[in-house]
Amino acid sequence: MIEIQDIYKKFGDNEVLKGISSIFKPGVNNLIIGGSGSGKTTLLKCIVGLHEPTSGDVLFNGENFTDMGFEQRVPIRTHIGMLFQNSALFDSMTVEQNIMFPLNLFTNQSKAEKRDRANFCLERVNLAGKNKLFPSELSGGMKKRVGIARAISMQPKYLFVDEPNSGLDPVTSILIDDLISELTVEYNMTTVVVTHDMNSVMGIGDHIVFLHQGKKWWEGSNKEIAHTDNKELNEFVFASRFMRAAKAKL
Ligand SMILES: Nc1ncnc2c1ncn2[C@@H]1O[C@H](COP(=O)(O)OP(=O)(O)OP(=O)(O)O)[C@@H](O)[C@H]1O
Repeated sequence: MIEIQDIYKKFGDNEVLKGISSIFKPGVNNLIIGGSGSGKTTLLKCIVGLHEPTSGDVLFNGENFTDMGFEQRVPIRTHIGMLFQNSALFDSMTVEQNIMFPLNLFTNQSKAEKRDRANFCLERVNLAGKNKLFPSELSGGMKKRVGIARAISMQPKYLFVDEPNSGLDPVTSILIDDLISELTVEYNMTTVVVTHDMNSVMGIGDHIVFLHQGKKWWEGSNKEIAHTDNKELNEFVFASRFMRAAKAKL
């Protein structure tokens, strides 16, 4: 479980996050949504420690991550899997080498153990046998799946994903959402996903935090979203004619 308490983040005079609190539970899909520039990625980076919040606390299973120094954070970091935009694969490494990268860095496993784990993760994302390919030989959806395989290679307790559907067709997007959702349940991970994708919101949004002007404007589930009278949330989620028509039928 991750608890964020009253997170503020300023860049110079620009106060991007203005007192955000929430609880992200394990085994469910936690989504952060909001318009462009509302602070979603900044919040995700504050949670994982890529940005330091100006004030406020982030607790990983009750441990105050924000108060910790670099060394103290290492044990928690080894339980974090991340999939950021563009999959961030190393172009000069094969698929297998990419997946083994965190294992080389953080474990003392033998080469055979690491290869077994890479094979297991590749099978889990339906890419068995693609070990020797390079990222340049993969489609966008395959790169995301390799990114997910790498993110789960260390059996993380926490998974952070920024825009998993960017650049993907609608069918592949749903496959990626389903994969994230299945793995979240299977490993009982605390998963936090930043997304603009309304299919994801409606499809897997067990717990949704909607940011607006740097504040938590609304929080609830995909079932509740259809019936909310929150004006800004409605304008955001039901911006398209298709989504408005779909809502009318609910
Ligand atoms: N490293 C940084 N230095 C200065 N300003 C930043 C930095 N990172 C983000 N910002 C500012 O913070 C604000 C929120 O950016 P952020 O990327 O968190 O928004 P977002 O909701 O993820 O947007 P998008 O949906 O477009 O990706 C923007 O005004 C941005 O310019």
